[in-house]
Amino acid sequence: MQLMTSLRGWHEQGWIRALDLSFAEYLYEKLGAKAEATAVLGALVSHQLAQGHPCLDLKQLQIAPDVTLQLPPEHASASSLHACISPQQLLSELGDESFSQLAQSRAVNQPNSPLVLHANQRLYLRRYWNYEQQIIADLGTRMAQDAPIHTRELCATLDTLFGKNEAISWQRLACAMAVKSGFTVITGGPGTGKTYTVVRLLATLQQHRDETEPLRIKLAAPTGKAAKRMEDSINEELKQLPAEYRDNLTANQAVTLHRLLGTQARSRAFRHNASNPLLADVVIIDEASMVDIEMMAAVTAALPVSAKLILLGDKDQLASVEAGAVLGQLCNEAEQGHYAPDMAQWLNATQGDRVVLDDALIDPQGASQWPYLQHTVMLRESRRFKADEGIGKLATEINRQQTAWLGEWIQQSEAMALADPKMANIELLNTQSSASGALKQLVQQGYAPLQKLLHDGPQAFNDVTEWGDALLHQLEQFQLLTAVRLGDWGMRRINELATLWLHGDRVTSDQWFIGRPVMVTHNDYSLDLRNGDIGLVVQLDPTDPPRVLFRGHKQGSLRWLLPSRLTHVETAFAMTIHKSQGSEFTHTVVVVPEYDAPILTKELLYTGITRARERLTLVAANPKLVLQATQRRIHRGGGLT
Ligand SMILES: Nc1ncnc2c1ncn2[C@@H]1O[C@H](COP(=O)(O)OP(=O)(O)OP(=O)(O)O)[C@@H](O)[C@H]1O
Repeated sequence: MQLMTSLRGWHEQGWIRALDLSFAEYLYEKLGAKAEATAVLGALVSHQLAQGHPCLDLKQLQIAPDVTLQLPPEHASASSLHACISPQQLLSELGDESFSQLAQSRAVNQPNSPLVLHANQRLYLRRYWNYEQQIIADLGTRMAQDAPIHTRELCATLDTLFGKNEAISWQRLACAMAVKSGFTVITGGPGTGKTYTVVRLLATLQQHRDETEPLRIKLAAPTGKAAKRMEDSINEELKQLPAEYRDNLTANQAVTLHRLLGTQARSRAFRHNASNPLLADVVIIDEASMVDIEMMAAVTAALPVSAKLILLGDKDQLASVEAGAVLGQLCNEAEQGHYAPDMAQWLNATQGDRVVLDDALIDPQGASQWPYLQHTVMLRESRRFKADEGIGKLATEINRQQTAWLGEWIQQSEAMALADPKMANIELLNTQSSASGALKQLVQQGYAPLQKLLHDGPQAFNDVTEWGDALLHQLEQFQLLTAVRLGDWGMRRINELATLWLHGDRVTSDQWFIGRPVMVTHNDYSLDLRNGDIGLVVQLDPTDPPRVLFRGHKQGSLRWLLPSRLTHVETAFAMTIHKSQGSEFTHTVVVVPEYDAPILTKELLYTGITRARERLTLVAANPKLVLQATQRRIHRGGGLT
């Protein structure tokens, strides 16, 4: 009982969830005292899910238990450190024999057993093992499809759509690859032309289609906001296509993945599944880095084998909050290409043999060791940010974990901006307190245009819709992002301060005051609101009650909901970087806390910084932490590759 007692101590101190402990109690009850170690390892598998890992890596657990389990948690108090045994102590109590006995347990690798042990190394909850197997099997089938292609004709179409460049065009390569394969990943940073490529890909597919009727295209993204952005940018890009290619491509609506698959009341299962597949020829998923393993398994199950699956996303961004860094795993090493020689030869042929893939990108072992990379193209040139200018430079250096230039910028960001106008769109605000005058001024200036629109009211516009549209547009112009939720530099505190600075002490940050931006924190199917949707509390006229303004699902439509109908929202002057994924803001302010924490990683900083469209302010009490965070990477477990 010693191990179970230790586990209960962890739960009492908030180190693990009630769910994790309950699972251990269940296993302990079923298996008996002799299998106590298995019960405890079961709880750790469950705990790992909450950290975003679909399995527990037993080798890593033995090498570095605290790093692997991310315990003690960020905010563990001194008393909880005293009350609990450390992960290292738990490991000693478990002993080596616990690991060797695991495979013999009734709870492991039996038909329908709750746990699955893979290669004596990765321990899964069966459900997550099944998800992973579903994805591996499905992608394997899709990757084996090889559409018959007339390379010369394809080349001619690509010449029209992408031009006859002498330089290598990764966009063109991505398009060629997706025409050939049943599964393609197009990864790239902000503004590298993922949408540009996908629209030309759709045109190419339509052009080379044997059937006469238009392609059935489904566009989807993990959040409502990302779906809206995808829809807008795809429809905008469609207008740029030569007329003869546009004819058969209808304007498309993008939906959330939940909507694509059809949620059902009180069920995890979707309406579309293997026995009721989606009617589609091509399914394109944007912001795929946010898709977790459960959702990816559901998508692959619901997609007919004949349909193409295309994932778009930035592999370097934070992975989904839920378990499983699917895109990150699939595109790991995409920089290096690893194209098998015959794949490289075919890709070259589609370029009219003008440019050849660099030898460094060709790998004789590519097909066997990097199967997913034979279906992946990384777009490398951003049209939005130059890699040596301002936001682009900062994002690139952090993403590559290079600290030399970063260290210099931290020391003298102002001087660098003065000396070189290309660096003027990034600034560092080094302030010792989150309640400082400098941050207050930044927030008041940033939100002044929104305050003015609210003050002017709908009477200053032609109609209420125009006003509502202007408000929601303005809400995207300035945004505070925090690395953490709690503490002086956390999302909660910054929201309290912003409320005080903008609305005085008449209101508190969780009240329904006019001008309060809110983020929906849970999917609400009855209201058709999704986790991550952003609204603004407004009042149409003094006789009308306050309403929360959201964008509607139809292009240009707005919704004006009564606050009482919204049950899960939080104030969104500041949001966490995690929650900001899939969004962009003209001026983004990234707030880094004054203490180090495992959550501060290069992926977090990169994701926060690349939310900025035109201007970025990095607020840091201790800028050296930015260097430390840059050197820390997220390692997500999983067995997809
Ligand atoms: N090859 C190209 N020639 C001309 N313009 C291009 C090309 N590629 C991209 N663009 C333009 O660059 C801009 C950014 O491209 P796009 O929106 O496709 O990038 P993205 O990777 O989808 O960006 P995001 O990070 O927002 O998802 C767009 O205005 C697009 O029209």
